[in-house]
Amino acid sequence: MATRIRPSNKRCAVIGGSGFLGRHLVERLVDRGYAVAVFDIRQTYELPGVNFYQGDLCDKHALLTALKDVSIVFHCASPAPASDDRALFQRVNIDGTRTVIQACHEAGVQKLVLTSSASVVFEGSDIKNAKEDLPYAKRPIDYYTETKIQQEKLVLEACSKEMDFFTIAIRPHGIFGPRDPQLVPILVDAARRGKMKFIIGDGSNLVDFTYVENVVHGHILAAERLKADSPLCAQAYHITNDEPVRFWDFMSQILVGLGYSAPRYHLPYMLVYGIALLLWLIAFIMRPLVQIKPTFTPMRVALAGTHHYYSCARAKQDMGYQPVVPLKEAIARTVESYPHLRKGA
Ligand SMILES: NC(=O)C1=CN([C@@H]2O[C@H](COP(=O)(O)OP(=O)(O)OC[C@H]3O[C@@H](n4cnc5c(N)ncnc54)[C@H](O)[C@@H]3O)[C@@H](O)[C@H]2O)C=CC1
Ligand SMILES: CC(C)=CCC[C@@H](C)[C@H]1CC[C@H]2C3=C(CC[C@]12C)[C@@]1(C)CCC(=O)C[C@@H]1CC3
Repeated sequence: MATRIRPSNKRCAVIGGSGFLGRHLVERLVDRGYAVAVFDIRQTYELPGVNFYQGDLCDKHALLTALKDVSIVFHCASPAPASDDRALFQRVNIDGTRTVIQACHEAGVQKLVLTSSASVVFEGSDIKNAKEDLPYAKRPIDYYTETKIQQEKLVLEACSKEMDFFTIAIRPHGIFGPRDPQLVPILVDAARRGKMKFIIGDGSNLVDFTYVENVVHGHILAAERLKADSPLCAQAYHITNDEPVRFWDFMSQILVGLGYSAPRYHLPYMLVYGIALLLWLIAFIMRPLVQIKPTFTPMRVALAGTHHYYSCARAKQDMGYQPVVPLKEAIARTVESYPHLRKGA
């Protein structure tokens, strides 16, 4: 019988490695001595020790070129959550993830680490210190969440001892840090347009914001501890900063750090949610004629006005996870990294 030659376990691929999280992950993997292949539809940087493969993850042949001799695949590609292109989410997050799994099998990959999201259980109402056994959202709040649920199921169901193929899903929440194109830029844009004067609700809602290096640490621990018969196989893990913070305190700290005023005036949650719903409806009806992108979407209002924080006890127990950068330090580093977004810059 021919012996199957296993790829070196220091060779990995990061699908979505040109993105915010992906690039931080790639940098850390290189520091730890991994040879890294980045697979992405775009190339945003160059780094010694990293090979770039530009392509769509729905294209198995393109993927197979990048997965040659790779033993670990990190899958952190996704369309932007704010998109409302249902077909794109279906194609990339569901059909594309099936293609990734198929390519892993054909290339002899041993481990697949999926970046899922804690939002897979979020339906727009309060979530307090939830464990991973909370059921998936029955009425997902948008196409992004709907397809992240299907994606996570596909990856966890693909775990197979017989095939020597092990899978795990990491569920981060509210990732922030240097180079994030979403959180800080959206916040500053809202502040510059005078829209950050108001607090939605009483301002006491607790939320997890997770520093990108902690999310990276969770991914690498997962990959290194995942093996046959380990409790990690086919499981999902919340990875957070383990320091839930008031949503509006967090926003205020970022804003004040960048020289803007903190929001002060309170608006009732149901009123703002109702307005957001109405705006969304108008935008939907007008879509054939004009593209309107409201700042206040129902999803954003729900995220800004409810509790949503998660227990990471399972990750601590099964993989020895502890956040490596505390929240205060993480906020300081983030603020420092956006000099061009400071007031007056
Ligand atoms: N940013 C956050 O707060 C959170 C993010 N996540 C998940 O983390 C992952 C990474 O998110 P970010 O780094 O924030 O997003 P990002 O948008 O910065 O990175 C995603 C990358 O995927 C690539 N990509 C998209 N479609 C592709 C395709 N068809 N083929 C190949 N590459 C493709 C993009 O070009 C991009 O570089 C995503 O899976 C997201 O769902 C989960 C929870 C929170
Ligand atoms: C914890 C978690 C999942 C965070 C996600 C981050 C974004 C969804 C937020 C980043 C900036 C936020 C923001 C708002 C909602 C949530 C964000 C988009 C508002 C639109 C909420 C209503 C306002 O008053 C303006 C805010 C601008 C910033």
